[in-house]
Amino acid sequence: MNILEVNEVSKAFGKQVILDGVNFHVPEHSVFGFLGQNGAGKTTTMKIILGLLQADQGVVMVNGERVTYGQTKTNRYIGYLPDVPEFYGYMKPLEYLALCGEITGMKKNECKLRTEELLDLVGLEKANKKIAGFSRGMKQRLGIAQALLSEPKLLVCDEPTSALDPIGRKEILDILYKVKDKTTVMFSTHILSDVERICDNIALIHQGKIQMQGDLVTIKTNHAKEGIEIEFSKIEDLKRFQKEAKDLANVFKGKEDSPLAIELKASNMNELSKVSLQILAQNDIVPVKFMCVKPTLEDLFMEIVKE
Ligand SMILES: Nc1ncnc2c1ncn2[C@@H]1O[C@H](COP(=O)(O)OP(=O)(O)OP(=O)(O)O)[C@@H](O)[C@H]1O
Repeated sequence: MNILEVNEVSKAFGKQVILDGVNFHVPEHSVFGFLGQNGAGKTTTMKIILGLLQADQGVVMVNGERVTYGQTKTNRYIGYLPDVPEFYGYMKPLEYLALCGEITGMKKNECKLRTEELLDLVGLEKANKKIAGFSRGMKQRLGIAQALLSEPKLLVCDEPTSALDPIGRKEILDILYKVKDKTTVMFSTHILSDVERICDNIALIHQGKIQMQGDLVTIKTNHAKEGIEIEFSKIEDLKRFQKEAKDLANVFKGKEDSPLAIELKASNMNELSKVSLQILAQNDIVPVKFMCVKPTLEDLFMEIVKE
């Protein structure tokens, strides 16, 4: 079942069309990566899902119920972590979560148990100090705990890792991956390696439309071309190979970080490898490296956004 369905949603601010018939769905108990460049419309989409912004057109369903702008009924299924979560800095995490529980009408005992369990989950069980002194990563982790307090069916996180260093990012990604047994996670990002690390499913928004969506493995298999990286020992070898192989591959680029290496891409990998090896042998070229390269999400993303 899909916990979230976004159907033909459009939104313009004045004359600027941000979402133009956006369609995607999020299967239950998955980690869903919502990808797009800065300004692509990720936050706008999330606000529409939360009923905080009115779409010009389209329908959003959360757990089978239609989202209505200005009403919070469907938000009982959602926990939300905004891009910059705000807290009362003078409180300690336990106090803060207890307050959140009280506001949402949780019973004291239930709230205490749940709070302790969640602080443990996000690794803040020993952080018995005021939130004002927390690092950004700790604040994000507390934000996740807060969003999970009411045991939502869907956890929506807006760029949860963007402002963090690699360690902070890994901690957040580990938590998001861990909670998918109990909830479904949707997070927006433009950091593709984060998506490759934990997402089962993705949607990529670009120029107001979803340009690709589905499960990550299938997307990579269907869309991206594999390739070969060859590194030469001298520039003459590289030039001779390039001359001989110019009709062989349909993408053929130098590598920025190593000037004696090139990457070849073609849809038929077997043919590409065979002919490349033949050219090397016939020209007496012994490469330093000959390696098959698997497509990354970044390759795919770049192919789509450069169009
Ligand atoms: N209330 C608003 N009024 C006018 N324009 C807006 C409003 N909210 C967002 N926009 C514009 O809509 C576009 C999409 O913004 P949005 O915040 O949804 O992008 P995003 O994908 O979340 O980007 P980022 O990664 O930078 O957060 C941007 O050009 C932004 O300036």
